[in-house]
Amino acid sequence: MAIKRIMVIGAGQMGGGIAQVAAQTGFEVVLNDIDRAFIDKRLAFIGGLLDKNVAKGRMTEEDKAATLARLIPSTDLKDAADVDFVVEAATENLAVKEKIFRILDEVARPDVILASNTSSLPITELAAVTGRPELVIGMHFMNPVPVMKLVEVIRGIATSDATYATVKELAETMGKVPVEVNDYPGFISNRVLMPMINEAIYCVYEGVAEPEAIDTVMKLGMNHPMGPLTLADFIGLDTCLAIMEVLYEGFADSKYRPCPLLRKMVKAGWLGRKSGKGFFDYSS
Ligand SMILES: CC(=O)CC(=O)SCCNC(=O)CCNC(=O)[C@H](O)C(C)(C)COP(=O)(O)OP(=O)(O)OC[C@H]1O[C@@H](n2cnc3c(N)ncnc32)[C@H](O)[C@@H]1OP(=O)(O)O
Ligand SMILES: NC(=O)C1=CN([C@@H]2O[C@H](COP(=O)(O)OP(=O)(O)OC[C@H]3O[C@@H](n4cnc5c(N)ncnc54)[C@H](O)[C@@H]3O)[C@@H](O)[C@H]2O)C=CC1
Repeated sequence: MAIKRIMVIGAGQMGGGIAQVAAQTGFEVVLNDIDRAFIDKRLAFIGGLLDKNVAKGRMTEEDKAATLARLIPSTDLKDAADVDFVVEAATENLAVKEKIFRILDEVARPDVILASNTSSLPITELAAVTGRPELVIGMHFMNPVPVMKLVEVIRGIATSDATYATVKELAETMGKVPVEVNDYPGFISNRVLMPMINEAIYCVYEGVAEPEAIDTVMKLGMNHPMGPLTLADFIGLDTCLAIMEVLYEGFADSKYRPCPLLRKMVKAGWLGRKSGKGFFDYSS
């Protein structure tokens, strides 16, 4: 079955990026969130990025208008009845995602693949709440989606070869490079990245150095494009904590314990760039 119409669930930074890239590569995109205001805000942000592409001569005004016209807002998961593929990018919370997958399983056509952009939650568990586990898979884009080439394609225990092949091809059509990964906590990307970020937070917690100094060491010393604390703010501290919890519980190993400072900041609502405050200040 040819994929023409894709539903993206969650119009946050990741869902917005996935929707933008899918629309730019010719797919019709139903962009779903719980509140129309979140979708409108994201569409305005996407419009701004496309304006920049036009100004830089990478895209014509016509292409921009056609891309925006392919983005269809939705606040009802029942709109999944009318799509060929779903990728869920809602908040990193197993209960939230399980609820969405149960509804999607009832509403979407029985042949439709249900993918999740989860950073770390078990694909196998999401698949198990549906009656189509062979059609459930991880499609993990990196942030910011329009810039980053990688997509981790995560096979749950029951994911079929045909589902894997379809998602690999879809990622390539969207201009990305897919990498095949089996379903274990944090997959590859966040199993390797997040303990480094957590360790940088421990360096702040233990007074080893100021956040600026820690980031400077990693940027100038290791050529990372962003220091780990700037990157944590960029990802979202709530998402970083959720990923550390999955690693900690999933491996039952104390080496993955989330730093208490990370917990404290999330409890305070200091979520990084998206809330205006994290390790650095973004209020101005
Ligand atoms: C948590 C997970 O599950 C997995 C993850 O995603 S982990 C996070 C992975 N991502 C990273 O590690 C990102 C590391 N940082 C970087 O690569 C770079 O700092 C960056 C690409 C984000 C910004 O690059 P920069 O050179 O410092 O800044 P800047 O020149 O402003 O931006 C470069 C380009 O990125 C684009 N960009 C930056 N932020 C963007 C955003 N939020 N959305 C879309 N595009 C964005 C800019 O528009 C710019 O595009 P053009 O070249 O077309 O103008
Ligand atoms: N932030 C990052 O760098 C990355 C995040 N991810 C994953 O992508 C997913 C989304 O993350 P972000 O976009 O960063 O979060 P975000 O906080 O920017 O956006 C999440 C969006 O999901 C919406 N949402 C929550 N419950 C919903 C529901 N029941 N139905 C529809 N929409 C719902 C929220 O209203 C919000 O707009 C998470 O699973 C996260 O782990 C994956 C790669 C990178």
